[in-house]
Amino acid sequence: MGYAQLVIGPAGSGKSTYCSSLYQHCETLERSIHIVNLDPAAENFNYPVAMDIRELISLDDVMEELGFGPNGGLSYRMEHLEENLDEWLAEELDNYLDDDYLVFDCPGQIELFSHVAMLRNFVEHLNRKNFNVCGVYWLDSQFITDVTKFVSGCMASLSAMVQLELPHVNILSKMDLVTNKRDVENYLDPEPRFLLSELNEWMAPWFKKLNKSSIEEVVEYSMVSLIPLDLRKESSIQYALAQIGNCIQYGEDADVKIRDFDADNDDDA
Ligand SMILES: Nc1nc2c(ncn2[C@@H]2O[C@H](COP(=O)(O)OP(=O)(O)OP(=O)(O)O)[C@@H](O)[C@H]2O)c(=O)[nH]1
Ligand SMILES: [Mg+2]
Repeated sequence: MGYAQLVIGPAGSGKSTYCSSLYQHCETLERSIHIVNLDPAAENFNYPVAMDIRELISLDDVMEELGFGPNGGLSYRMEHLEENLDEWLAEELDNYLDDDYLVFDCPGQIELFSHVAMLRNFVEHLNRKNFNVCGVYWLDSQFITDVTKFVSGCMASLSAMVQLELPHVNILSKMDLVTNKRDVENYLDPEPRFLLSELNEWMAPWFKKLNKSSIEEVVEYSMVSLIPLDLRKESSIQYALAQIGNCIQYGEDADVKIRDFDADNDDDA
């Protein structure tokens, strides 16, 4: 049985930075982890790249030959990958042992996990190869500044979860940039009634019915549970890793239960 994280979420939310911090964290613990680059447009890596999607075809080629811009080129590239996916992945995965832990650093185009079948097929392939996979969805704390942004972030995450049908964890990234804890505290474990009343306050009165069903939807799928992550703190990385571990039955870290979020306390950085 192998283990895998599929690191997904909007562009710039901190996925690749997390991958390199996670790599360093595991290296310190002498724990084996392999980071895979699934972003054809990526150029610089702060982690050793175990597998690299750019081996198949580069984004430059697609843009040049077919006249796509960067975003269209990426979508085309991912669909093209689908055709070669089984062969490439099967070949690459042969290099890994049964209990290896892989982390897939995905591109930030939202279409990839909302309506392109590629990632879903990718996950099915990993499942067939006996990997337990967790979708790790990234939300940038800098954008979760009010209830409307919180709900829209949750909805995007929900759409990824429904599309991928994977155990799912939401990470609130860049906690080091949060100077006022109160700004995000309201959204870490929020009361549905609090969310609804905030939303009703923000929105015009005729949105009340929609607000209610949006919050119900978000709450029903447990989307409201965000894991705050401060990459400066080993304990924060460890906590996120343990939560993800619980989802994929990776037992080793299950005993780390204390959520480490205290913007004022950097002692254990
Ligand atoms: N302060 C701070 N900055 C961060 C953190 N994580 C990422 N950043 C910055 O945010 C920017 C985007 O980070 P990336 O890790 O490249 O984001 P990404 O999600 O991989 O982006 P795409 O690959 O474009 O989808 C970079 O300038 C990072 O330095 C964090 O935890 N704290
Ligand atoms: Mg990236």
